[in-house]
Amino acid sequence: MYQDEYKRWLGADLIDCDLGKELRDIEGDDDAIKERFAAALQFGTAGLRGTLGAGTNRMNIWVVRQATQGVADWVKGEGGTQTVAISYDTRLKGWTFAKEAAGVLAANGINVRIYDEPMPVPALSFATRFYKANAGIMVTASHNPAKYNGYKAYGPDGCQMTDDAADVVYNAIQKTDVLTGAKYMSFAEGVEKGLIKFVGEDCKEGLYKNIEACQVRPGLCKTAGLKLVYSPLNGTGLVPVTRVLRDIGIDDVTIVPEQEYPNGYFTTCSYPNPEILAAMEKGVELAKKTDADLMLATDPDADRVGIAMKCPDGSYELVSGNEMGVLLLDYICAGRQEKGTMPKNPVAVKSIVSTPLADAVAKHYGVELRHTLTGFKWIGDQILGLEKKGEEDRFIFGFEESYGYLAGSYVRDKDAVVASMLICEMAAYYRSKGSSIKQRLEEIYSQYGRYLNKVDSFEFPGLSGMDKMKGMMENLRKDPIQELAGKKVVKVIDYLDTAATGLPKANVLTYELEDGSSVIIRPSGTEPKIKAYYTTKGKDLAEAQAAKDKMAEAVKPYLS
Ligand SMILES: O=P([O-])(O)O[C@H]1O[C@H](COP(=O)(O)O)[C@@H](O)[C@H](O)[C@H]1O
Ligand SMILES: [Mg+2]
Repeated sequence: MYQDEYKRWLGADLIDCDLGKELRDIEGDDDAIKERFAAALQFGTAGLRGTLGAGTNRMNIWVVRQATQGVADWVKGEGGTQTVAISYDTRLKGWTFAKEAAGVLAANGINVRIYDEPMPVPALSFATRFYKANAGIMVTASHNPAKYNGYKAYGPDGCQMTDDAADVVYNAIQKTDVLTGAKYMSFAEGVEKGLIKFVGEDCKEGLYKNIEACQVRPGLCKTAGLKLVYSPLNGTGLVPVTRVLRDIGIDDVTIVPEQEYPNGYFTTCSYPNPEILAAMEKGVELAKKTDADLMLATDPDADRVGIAMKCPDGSYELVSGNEMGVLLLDYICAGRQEKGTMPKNPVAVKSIVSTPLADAVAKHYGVELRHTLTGFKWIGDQILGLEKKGEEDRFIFGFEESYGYLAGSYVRDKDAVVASMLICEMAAYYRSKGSSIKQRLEEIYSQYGRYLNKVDSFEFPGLSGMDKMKGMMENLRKDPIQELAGKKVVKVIDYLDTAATGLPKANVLTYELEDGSSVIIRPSGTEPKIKAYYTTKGKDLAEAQAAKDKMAEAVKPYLS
């Protein structure tokens, strides 16, 4: 079968000359052909994501056209404005794929609003809502290495499609032949016919206005004298982040020069993920040199932000996504209570794999903290639930451990622009009080307990890797773990059991141990990895770390 499909592609006019060459180069190499043609890319945690290349299991113009025909078929049944918003980041083929998607939509008679420059996830979510579009498309593979690209699909609320809508689109995609099934019109023809239009200044400015309205203590940064280093990691953060920081009065921003402008090869940060130390290194170096208070880095589609903070002893320390989630939740709650801007019955949302320390903090401030599956779309979906009742203002904050945050309802995906703004405001606030982010974090730990959250991931590339990970999850279910590192497992939660969890089905297992620690195991939906999320507690960091290390040792054999 996969050989037949390979031959069909080999004989087709693939337009993109890289694809034809790749196919000719792998002639006779069964493994290479199988990897590319034995499967089709699946809609995972965040839409389609795969390596660039030829085949149904790769990201290329044909898979993008096919996916977009699926979106178009869905949109045509929806009525409304018959519009789709499109954005793209700075990755290789980003603009090419975005133009291809626009061409397919236009050929289907659907209106397109596309950005005239690479813009981040929150900008796409905002444009989808602004133009009352039926759907949105963001061409990105987020923080993955340069060889990847991807396709995030959004519904009319500006939230990535959750399972039901994604299934309908996915079925439509499968009905479309990848090489011949999509209608197509050139981008130029679409523009000429008035079907393809660029996103207007009113929409771009609207996003900034909404983000800046999320300041907890407006005006505070103007006098704070905060010194920053910022890296967009060669992605889309540069324009919006520097614009918003300037608007709120932060002038002293040094940009990491090698990572300032768009470069899809990510030459100085091969894995442009602020979760990874290597991606932060250049920024930290520069922060030390310039004696900055804070170093921030956003990922290529600017929906994740990581920071390094200056500690009282002058060293720089990275802050994890869980820690930042808790710090921001604490800052927003305390600040809004003080300012009298806290809504009635406030709601915050986090994913099940994010730290339970947030539960303690939310309780302290009387905030309802909801738990969702992994994937920011589930947090966006909670806001939609509130919006349907006219209560979206109750939403004050959402976060997940993978460096994703949102503090308003103007978009429905994580927003590293608003998060960067609030992190700076928070740093300015603590500085004005003679304190620091580091000191506040220590206060939080001494008030609620020394939690430690760590994620280990194990990579299993290719189709064989997928099978391996599937087998591991099956074994864990067949033969449940009874104890880990000498601690009894007191509760297992299987997220396939929707009745037990009250959440949609997901391939996730949680183990709670007798000492209150826990580990959650799940395959990633965006990368060929299986992930283990640990939560331990101790009287200090060393004790919590030792407990984590022991547990991780015990878990390892199940994930290899
Ligand atoms: O990659 P991004 O920044 O778009 O982020 C996406 O992937 C992350 C990791 O997911 P997984 O553990 O399944 O790989 C999710 O936490 C996030 O909600 C999702 O939007
Ligand atoms: Mg991202």
